[in-house]
Amino acid sequence: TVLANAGNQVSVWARREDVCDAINARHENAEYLPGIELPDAITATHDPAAAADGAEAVVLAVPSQSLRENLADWAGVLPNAVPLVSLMKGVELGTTQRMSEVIAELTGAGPERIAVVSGPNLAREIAEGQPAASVVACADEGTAARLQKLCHSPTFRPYTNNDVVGCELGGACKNVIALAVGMAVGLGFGDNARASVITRGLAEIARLGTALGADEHTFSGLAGLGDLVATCSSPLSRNRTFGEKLGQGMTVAEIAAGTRQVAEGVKSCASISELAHHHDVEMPIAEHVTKVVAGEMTPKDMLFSLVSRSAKSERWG
Ligand SMILES: NC(=O)C1=CN([C@@H]2O[C@H](COP(=O)(O)OP(=O)(O)OC[C@H]3O[C@@H](n4cnc5c(N)ncnc54)[C@H](O)[C@@H]3O)[C@@H](O)[C@H]2O)C=CC1
Ligand SMILES: O=C(CO)COP(=O)(O)O
Repeated sequence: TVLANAGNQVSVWARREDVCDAINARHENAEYLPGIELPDAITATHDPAAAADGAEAVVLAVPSQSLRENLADWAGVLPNAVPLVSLMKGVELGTTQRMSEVIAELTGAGPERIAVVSGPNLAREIAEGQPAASVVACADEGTAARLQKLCHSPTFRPYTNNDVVGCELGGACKNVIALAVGMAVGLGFGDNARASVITRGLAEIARLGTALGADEHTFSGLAGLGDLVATCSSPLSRNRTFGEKLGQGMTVAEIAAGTRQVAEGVKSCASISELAHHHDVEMPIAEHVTKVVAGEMTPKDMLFSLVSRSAKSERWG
C-alpha cells in the first residue's frame, strides 16, 4: 500500500490462489487486513516469476523463520541487479542470522543491494493511511536514497540510514521486549512496570547492537526507540498481545492455536539470547522471556526475578 500510494505499480506474490483472486477482484486481503481497501495499483499472483518480472525492487515480507525456505523456492526468479528489501523483524533460529544475512547467503547479493525498512509501522495503521515515519537502511547510500524516493508517500515518511545491523536488531529485539511488556500488562501491572521494561529493554538492545557493530544512535531513532514504543504501547501489536495472554495465564500453544499471524518474538527470543551469549552481552529481559516461552518460568516469576537481579549502575548494568 505504501509503495502503491507513492505512485508505483505493485505485484504481490501470495501462496494461496484464492487470496490472489480476492486481492485482484475485491482489492481486499480479508483474512489479514479485513475492511481495508487496497489500492488499484496492487495486483497479486501465485507465480513468483510473474511477481518479480520487471521489478525495480523486490520487497521481502514473510515470517522470518520461513525466509530461507522461501528464497530457496524463488532461486532463479529474483532479478539480478535490483535492491532486495527486508521488512522482516526476526533472527533465524539455529544460525542466529539476521534477515539481511540470510538474503545475502541465499541470493549472493552484495551489501549494496540489500536494504532494510524498519520503524514504528503497525500494519493496520499504515494500511489505513495514518501518518508514520520509518528508516530505509542500506550500506550503499545511493540504494537507500532510491528506495526512500520509491516509498515516500503523502502519509509515509522514510529516512535513510547506513546502519543495517542496528535497524535490523532494533526491529527484531523490540518484539521480545513487547512480549515482556505484554506480560506485565496481562498481570495487571501499571505504567511504572511498562516504562521500566521498555527503558531497560532499549538498554539491552543497544548493548547487543553495539557489540555487533551497530551505531548506538540508531537505537534512539525510529528503528530503535520509535518501534519499541509503538509496539510496546499498541494493542494492535501481535507481540504485545501474545505477551498479555501469557500474563493472563494462557500457554504458548493455546495462544498460537488462536491466531494465524506471526508474533516474531516468540521464536526470535531464543535466537537473540543465543546471539547475546555468543557475543558475551547481557540481555536479561530477552533471556527471561526465552524461559517463559519455553515453559520454564511463569510471567510473574520473570518480572520479580528481573527486579531482584543483583544491583547495578544504570550505565553499565
Ligand atoms: N504487521 C506489522 O505491523 C509489521 C510486520 N513486520 C514484519 O513483517 C514480517 C511479516 O509480518 P506480517 O506480514 O505482519 O505477518 P502476518 O502473520 O500478518 O502475515 C504473514 C504472511 O506470510 C504468509 N506466510 C506464512 N507462512 C509462510 C511461509 N512459510 N512461506 C511464505 N509465506 C508465509 C502468510 O500467509 C501471510 O500472508 C514479520 O517479520 C514482521 O515482524 C514489520 C513491520 C510491521
Ligand atoms: O513491527 C511492528 C510495528 O512496527 C508490528 O509489531 P507486531 O509484529 O508485534 O504486530
